[in-house]
Amino acid sequence: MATMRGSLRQRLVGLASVRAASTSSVSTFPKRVKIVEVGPRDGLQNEKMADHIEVLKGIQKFPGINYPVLTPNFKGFQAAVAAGAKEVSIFGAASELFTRKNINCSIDESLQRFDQVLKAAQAAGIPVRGYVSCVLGCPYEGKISPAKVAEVSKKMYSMGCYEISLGDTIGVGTPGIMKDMLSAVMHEVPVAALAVHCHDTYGQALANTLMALQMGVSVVDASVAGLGGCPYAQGASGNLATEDLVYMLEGLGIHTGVNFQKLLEAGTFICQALNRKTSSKVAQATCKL
Ligand SMILES: CC(C)(COP(=O)([O-])OP(=O)([O-])OC[C@H]1O[C@@H](n2cnc3c(N)ncnc32)[C@H](O)[C@@H]1OP(=O)([O-])[O-])[C@@H](O)C(=O)NCCC(=O)NCCSC(=O)C[C@@](C)(O)CC(=O)[O-]
Repeated sequence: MATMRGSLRQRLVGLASVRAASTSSVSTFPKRVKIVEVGPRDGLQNEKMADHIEVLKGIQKFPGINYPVLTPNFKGFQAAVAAGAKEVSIFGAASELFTRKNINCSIDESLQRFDQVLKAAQAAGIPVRGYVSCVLGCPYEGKISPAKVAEVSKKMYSMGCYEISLGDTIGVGTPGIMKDMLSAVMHEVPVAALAVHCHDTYGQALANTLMALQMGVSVVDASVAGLGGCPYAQGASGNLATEDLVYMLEGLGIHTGVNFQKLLEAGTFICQALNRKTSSKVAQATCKL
């Protein structure tokens, strides 16, 4: 990746702040948005990587940072806890065929497995986040009904997940579909417990996220440099780039607490390490300035 020039980057961030000042008074968006950085997990899961045990033992941990581990079943949960995980995530889907390909069981069976994980996690005081994949479309079933997404989300929330992250796994959704899906889910799960997780395959991730924010969602998953993709969803590209999300949020006057400069540096670092070009439009634009 080309070298980025600091002063120009600052101008770019400054530009977003100026826009923030002019739009905040008319905004109907949440005042604060929590960004869940999925780069180290979703972003790197297609890379040749060590299992979570080696990863958890190998990384330097900082206070106040969560390092959640995906656990598809009780065996995975036990292994994660033994390796020192303080938070785990279960991952279901609103599509039968995707569930079968991804975790080799039906939706009903997956929910039974998750229930076992939730019970053990509650007993151990470990918070559990729930992912629901294919909420706006499935690589195997095509359209997914909002009612199905609402049903699966409700079950996972009722089991005790503190938050449900709704994944457009293959990035096929558009804002209208996002609106219909969220309207259905918000009847069953409080909006404060919902997050969105958009992949950018069709270039709709930022637009879909904006729709979710307008509907009151205030937790958004994103991946630095737009890395990511699901190995069981052919053609799925990376996640919404964190740089693009932060730039948009700052422009809307929404507080994130993210240091934009350091975020750009993290994107540069990982792209160099992977020998990859960033998928973040903001990072690309900053490099050219
Ligand atoms: C769920 C399984 C394990 C079922 O796999 P399975 O083959 O049905 O498992 P099984 O219960 O029949 O057991 C087969 C063997 O696997 C072992 N096993 C069983 N469980 C585990 C475990 N947890 N860890 C390690 N080993 C395990 C088990 O002990 C046994 O070993 P053996 O006796 O033959 O030596 C498999 O299908 C699997 O690993 N799936 C995960 C796939 C995956 O990682 N997908 C990508 C995640 S990202 C995602 O889903 C989307 C998301 C979250 O990013 C959001 C979005 O974008 O939408």
